[in-house]
This record gives sequence, C-alpha cells and structure tokens, in this order.
Amino acid sequence: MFVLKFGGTSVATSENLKKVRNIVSEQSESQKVVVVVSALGGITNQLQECALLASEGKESYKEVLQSIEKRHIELCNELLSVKERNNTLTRTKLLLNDLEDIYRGVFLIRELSPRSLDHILSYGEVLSAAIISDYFRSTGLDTLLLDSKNFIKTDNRFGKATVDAKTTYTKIQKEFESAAQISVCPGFVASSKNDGLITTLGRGGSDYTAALIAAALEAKEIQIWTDVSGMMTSDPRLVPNAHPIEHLSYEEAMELSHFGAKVIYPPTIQPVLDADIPVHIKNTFQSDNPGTLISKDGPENGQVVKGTSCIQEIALCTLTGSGMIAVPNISYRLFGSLSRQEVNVIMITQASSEHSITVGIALDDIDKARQAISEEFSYEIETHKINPLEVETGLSIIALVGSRMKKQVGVSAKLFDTLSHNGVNIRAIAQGSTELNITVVIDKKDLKKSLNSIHESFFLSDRRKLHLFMIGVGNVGQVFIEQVKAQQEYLAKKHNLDVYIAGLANSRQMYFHEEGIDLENWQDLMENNHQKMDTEKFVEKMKDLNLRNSVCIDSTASEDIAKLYKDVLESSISIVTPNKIACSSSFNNFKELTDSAIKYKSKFLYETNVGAGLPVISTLNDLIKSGDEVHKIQAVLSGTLNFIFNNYDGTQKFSEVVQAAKEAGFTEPDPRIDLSGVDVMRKILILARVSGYKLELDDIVNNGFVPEECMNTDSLDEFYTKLDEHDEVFKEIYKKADKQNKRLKYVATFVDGKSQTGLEAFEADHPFYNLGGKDNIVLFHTNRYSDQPLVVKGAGAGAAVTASGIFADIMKIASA
Ligand SMILES: NC(=O)C1=CN([C@@H]2O[C@H](COP(=O)(O)OP(=O)(O)OC[C@H]3O[C@@H](n4cnc5c(N)ncnc54)[C@H](O)[C@@H]3O)[C@@H](O)[C@H]2O)C=CC1
Ligand SMILES: N[C@@H](CC=O)C(=O)O
Repeated sequence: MFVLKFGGTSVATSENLKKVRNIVSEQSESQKVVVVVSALGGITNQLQECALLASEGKESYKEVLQSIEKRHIELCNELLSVKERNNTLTRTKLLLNDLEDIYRGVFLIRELSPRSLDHILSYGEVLSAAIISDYFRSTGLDTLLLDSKNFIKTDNRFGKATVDAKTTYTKIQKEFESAAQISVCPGFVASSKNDGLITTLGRGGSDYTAALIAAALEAKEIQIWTDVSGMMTSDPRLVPNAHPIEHLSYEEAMELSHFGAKVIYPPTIQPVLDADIPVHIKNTFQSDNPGTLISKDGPENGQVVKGTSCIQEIALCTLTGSGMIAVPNISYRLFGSLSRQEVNVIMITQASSEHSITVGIALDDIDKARQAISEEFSYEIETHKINPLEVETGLSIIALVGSRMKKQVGVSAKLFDTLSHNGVNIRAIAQGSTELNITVVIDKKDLKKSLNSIHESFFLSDRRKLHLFMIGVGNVGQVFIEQVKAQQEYLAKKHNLDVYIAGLANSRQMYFHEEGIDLENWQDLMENNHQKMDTEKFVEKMKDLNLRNSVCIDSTASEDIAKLYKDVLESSISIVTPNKIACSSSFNNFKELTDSAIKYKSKFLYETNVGAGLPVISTLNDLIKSGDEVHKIQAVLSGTLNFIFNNYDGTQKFSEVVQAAKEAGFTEPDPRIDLSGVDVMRKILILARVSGYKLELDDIVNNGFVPEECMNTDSLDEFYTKLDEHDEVFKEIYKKADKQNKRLKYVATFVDGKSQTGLEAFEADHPFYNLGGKDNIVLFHTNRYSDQPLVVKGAGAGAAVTASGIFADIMKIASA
C-alpha cells in the first residue's frame, strides 16, 4: 500500500484535480492507495478569517462565507457532469449549510473558542475529501470516502491536539481491513478519544494524517505531492540556481526543514520515520520529475553539502559576564527561564571560556526572552556579575546541511572563505558534534549574496556569477565590453562562469542593471537612462546592490575615480584597473590599497598599468613571491613614444605622428602625459614598487625631450600648435641619431633603488634597436637572471590588448 498526500495547491482547482486524478489512477494500478487531501488552497485561511469576523460581530463574514460556498459549488460543477453531480452538490450544500449555522452561532454569541474554531476549520478538508472522492468515482476509479475523524483519536487540546497513537493505529487497521483500491480521507481532522469532539492536528496536519495511516498500515511508501519538485538545495526565491535534491536521509531532511525549507514538517511525519517508511516528495504539476526521496540511509556518495536553508530574520540574545565562568547552573537557568516562557531556541553558541552564551530566537519572542532572562538573573545583573542581556536584530541564519560533512575536512573553511571573500561578517557560528549542520548568523542585508555565493561554492554544477561595474567606456572600455559580449557564451560553457556587467559609467552618465546590462544595446540604455554620473553615488550603488563576486573596473584616467579605491576595496569589491594614477600616487596610498585588499579579501589587480596586456606585473610578482630579488630593470614602456619614433623620419610634422598615435588609441586621453615622459615614469615607479622598493614619483629623474613651452599649454590644440612651432627641435633629434645609424627609444631604468627615464639612441646590436610598432620591452636583472635578463616583450599599447589584459585580471578573480 502507498499513502499519497495532496496539499492545498494540488487540490485548489478542477484543472489541478485532473492531474491529481491521473497520478492516483496510475499509482493505484499496482497497489491499493490511500489518498489524504488538504482543504482547497486558501480555504483554511478563509474559514479562519470568516470565523474571526463573525466573532467580532462583523456582517462581512457572510461575504467570505459566500466565496467559500461559491468555490466548492463551482468545483462540483466543473468536475462532475450534470447527471453525476446531484448527490455531490446535495452533500456539499448540506455541509455548507451546517457551516453557515455554526458561523451564525459565533456571530450571535460573539465567541470563538479553540474548540469551535477546530470544528469550523475541519470543514475545509471534509468538503474537499467528499468532492474529490465523488470525482474519482465518477471517472471510473474504485474509490471509497473515509472519515479520518473516526480513526484519528486525540486528546482535547483544541488547535493542536495530541494523537493517541495506540488507539489510532488500532482503529486505522480496523477501518482499512476491507479498503477499496482507493481510499480518500480528509487530512488535518481528528476527534477526541473520550467524547468524540472534533479536533485538528495543527501545522502540517495533513502530512501527519498521512504519516499515521502509513505507519499503522506499514505502507511501502508515503508520497507528499506538492507544488515544488522536492526539497531544494536552497530557497529558490533567493537563489535562482537552487535545484531539487534527489535523495536525503531523514536526518538531513529534518535539518533542512528546521531552518526554513518548508516542504515537509518533520514532527508530523515522525511516525513514518520511526517505521522506516520512505517519504517521496513529488510535484503534482511535473509528475515525471524524480522529486526527493527521503529514507533512512541517504545515498553513500554524492554531494557533501546537500543543501542550505535559512531563516530570514532572527534575534541573537547574548548573556556575558565574569560571574558566569565555572558556575555550573547558568545554562540550566538560562534555558529553563526561556522554556517557561515557551521561547523556542533556534541556535546556541558558547565559547569554552564560558564568559558568554548566545542564543538565536524568533523576533516575536524577543520581549518574552528579555523579560525571562532579566528576571532569572536579576541578582547577578544588579551585583554586576552578569551584564544586562544584549539583544541584536537585523540578522539572518544560514545552515549548511549534509551527513557526509563529517567525513570531509575543509567544509567550514570553504564556507568561511566564501563568505569572507564577499565581505560577509559572521556574527555567530554553531556546529553540532554530529557535523550534520553548520550554522552561521550574518547580517540580514548579506543574506541573498551569502546564500548565492555558498551555493556556487558547494554545488559544482552551478555557474559562478561575476558582477562587473565599469567606470570609463572610452577607447579601452568599449573594446572590453565587446570582448565580454563575444566571450559570454564561451565562458558559460567552458568555465561555468556567467560574466555580467551590472553597472556602467562615463564622465556624464551612469546606468545599472542588477541582472546584467544588455550588451547589444548598452549605449542607448546609458544615454536614455538620464542618471547623471556621481562618483560617490556609483560606489554607494555598488555597495547597496551587494552582489556576490563584484568587481569594479576603472577604465578612466581620472584621479577622482582612483581616490575611491580604498572605499571600494574595503567593501570587499575587487578592483581591476588600467588607470595608473592610484599605483603611482604616494607610496603610502599604494601600500594602503594593497593592504586593504588583503584585509578585506578583495583583489586589487592592475596588470595593464604596465605594458598593457603584457604579463609584466604578474611575471615580476612571481619572481618576488618565489624569493628572487630585482636589481635592475631596463625597459621601453611607452607604446606611444615607440610608435612615434618608429614612424617619424623628419619628413613629416612631428605633431602629425603624435596625432596618428592618438587616433590609433595608443596615447593617454591626454597625450602630453605620454610626450612628457610622465606615463613612463609612472610605469617604472610601479615596477620598482612591485619589486619591493619604496620609491616616489619625485625620486625619478626624467630627461624629457619636448620643450617646456609645448607642455605648458592649456589645450590639446594649443599643444599641437606649439609642437609645430618647435618642429625643428624634433627634426634635429631625429637627424642626429639617424646619422649615427641609431634608433631613438624612450627608456626607463631602475638600478638598485634609483630610477631615471629619457630618450636614448641605440645601435643595431642593442635589444631595443629592433623594437617595432608600439611594442614594449622589459628586461629584469635579478639574482636568478644574472647572466641574461628575463625579457617580456610585445605590444604595449592599444585598446584591444589592454582590454584583454583587463579580461585576464578578471579571470584571475573568477578562478581565485
Ligand atoms: N590606450 C591604451 O593603450 C592603454 C590605456 N591604459 C589606460 O586605460 C585608461 C583608459 O584609457 P582610454 O580608454 O584610452 O581613455 P578614453 O579617454 O578613451 O576613455 C576614458 C573614459 O573614462 C571616462 N571618464 C573620465 N573621467 C571620468 C570620471 N570622473 N567618471 C566617470 N568616467 C570618467 C570618460 O568619459 C571615458 O569614457 C587610462 O587610464 C589609460 O592610461 C592602460 C594601458 C594601455
Ligand atoms: N599611453 C600608454 C598606454 C599604455 O599604458 C602608452 O603609450 O604606452
């Protein structure tokens, strides 16, 4: 025999009931089945509302009653043909008439006792079971309606009666001795053993009815048919990647249910757990879906963490004080006082120092808990042995559940690591010695981010989501967006990674979309959004969205944006930047930023600061981290200047070649930064700092070649004009080198703590001589590379290579 329980949504409409009928028909082909039904979805609430209105003397109860009546009559009409529906309608109307009389009584005497409420609420299941059994019979199923009140026997605690299991089991066995192929019974309802008064089984009552019947009849399986495809790995309203769990042990299911996964209510299915009857949770609306099987022994292998569940809002009550240390009865008194006030304790933590005990409770219980504990410890509080109770709210609780956690090291480490990388502070931790559950308490605002990042960490099938916020959509920024667009599908397929751009800004506007900006259309979206760029608001918005794996990309050359880095990093949002301003600002600021990134577990990556997409900084980092020491760096670090001196031969105007470099996208937004040598100074400074030297920009000697008068200009047009006025200077420089068969390169050197930059002419045998196009070259002379330097060489400027360098930094964050 199988026992099938259908919840309120499954029996809510005639359409749903047709699905229920097909399931029952299929299951009853090979064995007898007992079908336990809930009231039609929403009816129990209406019955209760109607009762309250009547008890308050409000005539409006009649409207609610009418709608209850209408629902049931319409259901009869929809399910049964005209010929077949007479008896059903008559019985339904009789029941509804009784109900009307009871409500009138409540209305007249303005009294609603728990006993009358139980009586009223029982009509929901009684009505649905009667209609459903008639419907099954009318469609050719061998069906008998049984009244659970006759065999589920309880005490007289109305509202949540206690079942007398022995009497109930005996009565069930007797009742089902000659059961039809299909027996339909109302869930939730029962009657008192001594006087036969109607009682109800409280929350999860229909599950309980089904469990009692299954246990008494030693059923092969109990099936809970509901509107979801089993117990989920997390709450799907908060974690879109959540998916049904195939198989759970009873203990795992209970742990998950305790923390909010409301598919089953464990206390009510205790009878089947005791009798070791498997529980199968299935979706009425997707009956082919395997659902979740809950049995004594969960699967031997499979996921270590089966699922996460949460309670969205709890309070933490903490008792502290030196008067608690080594005093044996403190916990006894604390929990005793809470229990006397019927305060349910959700979690407990106590450090071995015994200086504090923290309990997690429901928000509704705060006042009761405060009073109970304050009274219990009033003497100790008055005498300052114990501090007044501290109550914190705005907190959520997350539990990681899985019986295989106890065989696995590193689960807590992974959990804490995941949360810390996303800047989530853990307020309290609890883990039972069974290691079935690890529980953390966090700030409520971090709940969604935490659940999603935990899910991504523990369920390998999940695609990891990366949320990018990009400031600066110019030359480099635009190409980067194109690259993301082109790579999105590949990254999803090959790297299980969803890269979204959640925010964009230029100097005028900003635009956000939490689910990811449509990259086909981003210019229009930005333009039409009319949200003025405000740097502080941009950062605030990133923080408010509080999305997991957030990365801010600064693709501007702005000092204002560079000033925001500290705040961003301290919010555990990583930074990827081609903008050199921050790394070449004061050494203290640079150090503060790298320290903040370490402290707040964010990443601060700036590979594209030197050599665009070339692996210059990562190579240097690898050398330093592995214990090498850098003594000397010789480099050509300006793509712009290399391009200019590779293309200038004195036959054209120097300014024309500068403008060609700008048009090709090699220069800084302001090419005077390149021409002055400042860009090269910044780069060698950054290399020196990464090598471990404490250097400032002012320490670098720059031997510029552009006359001061050109540099001291107010606009680019003026700059180009001045370059033209000094064209002879550039011709002379070129001719001099050319005469000696030398080529001009703007070189940066760093030797044992000292650095200089400037234009130099090289002969054909020098490695710099043949450096073509806009290439860069860096020679690292180190302890290990003493005979021959380590050389990094290649394109050192241009939007495409820079954008791909940014991308590479982002992939480092994704795989961290
Ligand atoms: N072009 C190249 O080859 C390389 C460039 N870089 C760096 O990349 C960065 C970007 O360069 P490009 O794209 O060529 O510059 P760009 O001038 O083409 O674009 C700059 C973008 O930043 C925006 N912007 C400027 N100030 C802003 C502010 N305060 N708030 C918001 N947005 C602001 C502008 O509106 C524009 O969208 C620069 O820092 C540059 O040094 C680094 C390596 C190579
Ligand atoms: N303007 C720079 C671009 C890269 O940093 C250069 O020309 O090298």
